[in-house]
Amino acid sequence: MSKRVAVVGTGYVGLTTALSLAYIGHRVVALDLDEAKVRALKQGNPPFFEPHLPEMLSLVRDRLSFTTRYEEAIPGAEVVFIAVGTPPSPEGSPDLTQVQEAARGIGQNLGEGFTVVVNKSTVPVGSGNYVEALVRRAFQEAHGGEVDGRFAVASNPEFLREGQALYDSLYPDRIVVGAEDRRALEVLRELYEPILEQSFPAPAFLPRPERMGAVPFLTTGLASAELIKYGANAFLALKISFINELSALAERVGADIQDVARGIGLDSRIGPRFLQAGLGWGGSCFPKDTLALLAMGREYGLKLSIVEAAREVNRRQRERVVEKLLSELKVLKGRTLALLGLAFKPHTDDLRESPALELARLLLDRGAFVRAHDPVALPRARREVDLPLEYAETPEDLLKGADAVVLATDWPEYRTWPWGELKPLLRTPLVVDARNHLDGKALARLGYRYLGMGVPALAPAKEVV
Ligand SMILES: NC(=O)C1=CN([C@@H]2O[C@H](COP(=O)(O)OP(=O)(O)OC[C@H]3O[C@@H](n4cnc5c(N)ncnc54)[C@H](O)[C@@H]3O)[C@@H](O)[C@H]2O)C=CC1
Ligand SMILES: O=C(O)[C@H]1O[C@H](OP(=O)(O)OP(=O)(O)OC[C@H]2O[C@@H](n3ccc(=O)[nH]c3=O)[C@H](O)[C@@H]2O)[C@H](O)[C@@H](O)[C@@H]1O
Repeated sequence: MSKRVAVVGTGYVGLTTALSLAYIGHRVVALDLDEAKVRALKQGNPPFFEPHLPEMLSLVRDRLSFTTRYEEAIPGAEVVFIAVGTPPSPEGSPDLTQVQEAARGIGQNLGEGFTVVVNKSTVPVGSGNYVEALVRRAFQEAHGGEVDGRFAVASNPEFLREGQALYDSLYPDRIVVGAEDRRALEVLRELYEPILEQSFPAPAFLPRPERMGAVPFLTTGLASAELIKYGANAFLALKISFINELSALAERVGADIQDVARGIGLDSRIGPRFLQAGLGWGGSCFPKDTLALLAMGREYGLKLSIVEAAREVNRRQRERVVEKLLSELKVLKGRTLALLGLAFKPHTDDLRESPALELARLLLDRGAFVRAHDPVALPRARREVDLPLEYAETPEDLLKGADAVVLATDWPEYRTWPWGELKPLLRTPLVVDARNHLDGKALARLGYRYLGMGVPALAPAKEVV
């Protein structure tokens, strides 16, 4: 049954949610205070790079509209999603200013019918209650009367990955909804029904994964849903940190961490995913959410040691790359280093807390010149990054005269660069592959010295097999 939905915030999460819900048949109004963003979206232009957004925008044109005004989006909506940003504050807990503003805008404009206000932003435990109070107060200030029974708050954490946002939204592993109000749970179950049952026709550009069954719908109390989000992100982050810590040992003992990860991951209790050793994790969520979890622990007098350790190992990964370069080149001052990738992961132009940028900063601090390439993030880097980087649009411009190549983001296209033809451009044919992404043996056969993370270093040699 088609519902009227409003989504507050049109960033990665808000826009993806709005598009997916419109795609499965709901009528959606997406609201953002950023006028330029809304103007672009109205013309079918997404404000950031994410696969398939333009196609999806044009598919759902009839069911999705955009506005900058709460009074246009909220009164008619049965379900209102809050999907605004929750950036870290200096003390580590998320800054909830955007959530407060959204809750106020919603409260002031609540419609006549029953509205479910859904927290999709990642917010600390207790935020559901907080949003409830803010909506209630805003309603009373604006209208005077009692608001009881007019709305209920639910928590519906989002698990999408950037670079695969629409895919994850249409084909999720699970949908989690926390609420204390039974009606709210029922409304959200109905809203998500086509996704839970996978009863919608898959878009041609995003085929349904093979063996996709019904999607589990987990209903919990508010606090549990809020903690599930932080628990999931922290667990994924510490899984990566664990393999990264082991990769340092693998290097010392002469093991290959890729084989080790494969051997560990084949245990179905562990699983193979998120065991890719490398430069460590970044992005707008793992760093922020692990920090928030630590802050939450502190608030309740608990030290979350594993989460702390995961962050420390992650920080060390960037330094390990600098140490590798130092041990090969001896001096970094004045060297030109060619950095492959700037985004925090492939298939996105998101630069927030990018490991590539953190590495670049360490190298610049050592007096190196850093010249960077990224298949999609260069325009955004030119606007947003305030580091003295040089930017290169082509492989040739990137590598000319460089003392080493450092791969920081595992974009698939880097594997297919003509490394043989490019080699003469380099001053030193040295590759430090901080994501274990390139074919090291092929590079060594081409005459490169190859270093990865937790894998044996390869000398240039024709006979490498
Ligand atoms: N980016 C991701 O992959 C994921 C993010 N999350 C969480 O979802 C939330 C949103 O994240 P992103 O989409 O990345 O954020 P974002 O920063 O890309 O987007 C937030 C949007 O909200 C708008 N906004 C701010 N205040 C507003 C207001 N009062 N009214 C209307 N619009 C307003 C901003 O203009 C911006 O367009 C965060 O809590 C984040 O932790 C959760 C899962 C995945
Ligand atoms: O809360 C969020 O925002 C999201 O955070 C992550 O998604 P995302 O940050 O988009 O990207 P991931 O694919 O998880 O990668 C995060 C970082 O870990 C790194 N990574 C990932 C996997 C791996 O094996 N090794 C590794 O170093 C990536 O390069 C990247 O820097 C989670 O995977 C999502 O489920 C969650 O919704």
